[in-house]
Amino acid sequence: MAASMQFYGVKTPELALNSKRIEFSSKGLNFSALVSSARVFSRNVDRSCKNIALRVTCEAGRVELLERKASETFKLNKTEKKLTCVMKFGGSSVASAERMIQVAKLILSFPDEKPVVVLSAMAKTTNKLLMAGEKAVCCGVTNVDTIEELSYIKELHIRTAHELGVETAVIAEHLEGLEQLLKGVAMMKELTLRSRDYLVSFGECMSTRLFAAYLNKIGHKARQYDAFEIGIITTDDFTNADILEATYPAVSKKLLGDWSKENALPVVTGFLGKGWRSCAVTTLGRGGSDLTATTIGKALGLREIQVWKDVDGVLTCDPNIYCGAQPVPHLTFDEAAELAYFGAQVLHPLSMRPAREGNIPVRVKNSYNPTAPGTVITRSRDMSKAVLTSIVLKRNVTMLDITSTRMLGQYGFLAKVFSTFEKLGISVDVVATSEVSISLTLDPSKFCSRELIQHELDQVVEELEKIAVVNLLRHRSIISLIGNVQRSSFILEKGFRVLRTNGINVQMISQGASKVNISLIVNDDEAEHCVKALHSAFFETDTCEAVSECPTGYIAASS
Ligand SMILES: Nc1ncnc2c1ncn2[C@@H]1O[C@H](COP(=O)(O)OP(=O)(O)O)[C@@H](O)[C@H]1O
Ligand SMILES: N[C@@H](CC(=O)OP(=O)(O)O)C(=O)O
Repeated sequence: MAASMQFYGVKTPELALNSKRIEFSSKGLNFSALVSSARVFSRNVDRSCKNIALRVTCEAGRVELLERKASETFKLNKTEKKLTCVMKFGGSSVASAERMIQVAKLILSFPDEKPVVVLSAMAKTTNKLLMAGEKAVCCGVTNVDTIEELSYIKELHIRTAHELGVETAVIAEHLEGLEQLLKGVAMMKELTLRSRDYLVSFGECMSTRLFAAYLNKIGHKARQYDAFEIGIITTDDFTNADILEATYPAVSKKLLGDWSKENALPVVTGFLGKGWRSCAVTTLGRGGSDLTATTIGKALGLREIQVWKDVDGVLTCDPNIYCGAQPVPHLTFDEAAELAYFGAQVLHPLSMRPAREGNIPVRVKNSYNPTAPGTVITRSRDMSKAVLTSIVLKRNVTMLDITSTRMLGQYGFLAKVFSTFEKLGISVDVVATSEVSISLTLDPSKFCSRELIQHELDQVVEELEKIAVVNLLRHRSIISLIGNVQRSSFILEKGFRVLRTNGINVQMISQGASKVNISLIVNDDEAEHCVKALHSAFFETDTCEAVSECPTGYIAASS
């Protein structure tokens, strides 16, 4: 094992190293840290002493500080506390002044927590901004101030400022800037993806300014941050940007640095970043504030990431499809990632990645019902009794049946098919293959507008038809059964029995390598009914009782 340590503001300390634990002392402080996991990892371990910033880099992996003892010669500042967690509140949680006041109360009801607060735009604002942008393209410069959505946004934010008792000056520049931007769009008669991202950024920029001003007004020191100013660095894929590694040290340096100087609660815009080449504002895809929260959690090595929603956690299915959906108490990162990727709106598809990398638990809670236990997402959980965890529906999916025109036994067919998708930059969701045919579904999130969908599909079909017979099937749904795939035979047996009873024909099936997901493809118009029927079979009868485990691990249904 190799380890290196960098000390800022102190001379090289004494260092003792064994395979599990690093011990060292400096200026009368003794440190002891446990080394675990097997990845290159680097983080600030402690910044609590004024002149010491300590960074531990260890090739063997993660370092957790176990003990810190102050001697008579160096006293720690007892009033200074570390940032402890991220608390992210979505649009529904900060929909009005009243909701912002409730959220402030909620944050302050945890006096031991020093959270980084991440906020989305006030509910409906992002959609209204997008709609205002679309209208501006064709309404003419002189008509911009008549755009209904612009009036709604202005009125909502000014009213919220008044009701919170904060100066409207905190958002005045943004309201003015928003109108100017829409006039620019009207003049140019176009809304590029880049200007669309800039346009929607006004939502988060205003909600965070209002909220931080309110915290300060009630005597709790807070500081507003725009994500694109503090080092959230992304690719330049406007509307769907990806976070780059450089983000982690930059965000950590900025937020921890400021916190140690002024102890003001950081209130950060979710959803936004800064393109590394363009330096323009980018967005992380709809629902991207969850990803902001987990990114900050990882960057700062915080204890927990909380995402506060308007539901009692991750549920057994989308409550809009079936109101009997129940909260799931515990999920693994893999389960949550799969669930989010396959369409559960409750979490951003990529939001689990930083949490998993930093091994930081994510807690999904309800800001309207804070005492509900919510869902805890961690690296592992007890799967001994787990069968099905959640059912997820992804609608309006396009499916392709691709059959080779060559004879059986030809090699390289799969490679040719997938290189076509790579060339066209299209992502594939679910795949089932035989030697001469492939069925797959295309990820609709890659298709940004209606015209592009048709255009891209035409391109795919044209390319693939050079090597295969292609059958394009639209209006399909993916039903993902997330759970313990070790029990796949039981899940499939029960699932197919339900589908057969309901007269539903499954068109494709795939059991992912993730070991937590079985995907079934059905027609769009049958999908909701399928989800309800599966939900009642798996969650409203006692599934665990119906399963008995033989010593060999074989699962049999007793019903
Ligand atoms: N499996 C699920 N569990 C919980 N909520 C779900 C699920 N599938 C879809 N949803 C929807 O996700 C919503 C919460 O996600 P979202 O609106 O993005 O929250 P926020 O804006 O508060 O971050 C819920 O109101 C619910 O309608
Ligand atoms: N405001 C953005 C980002 C976001 O994360 O929102 P929410 O947390 O309300 O899903 C959106 O509507 O997509």
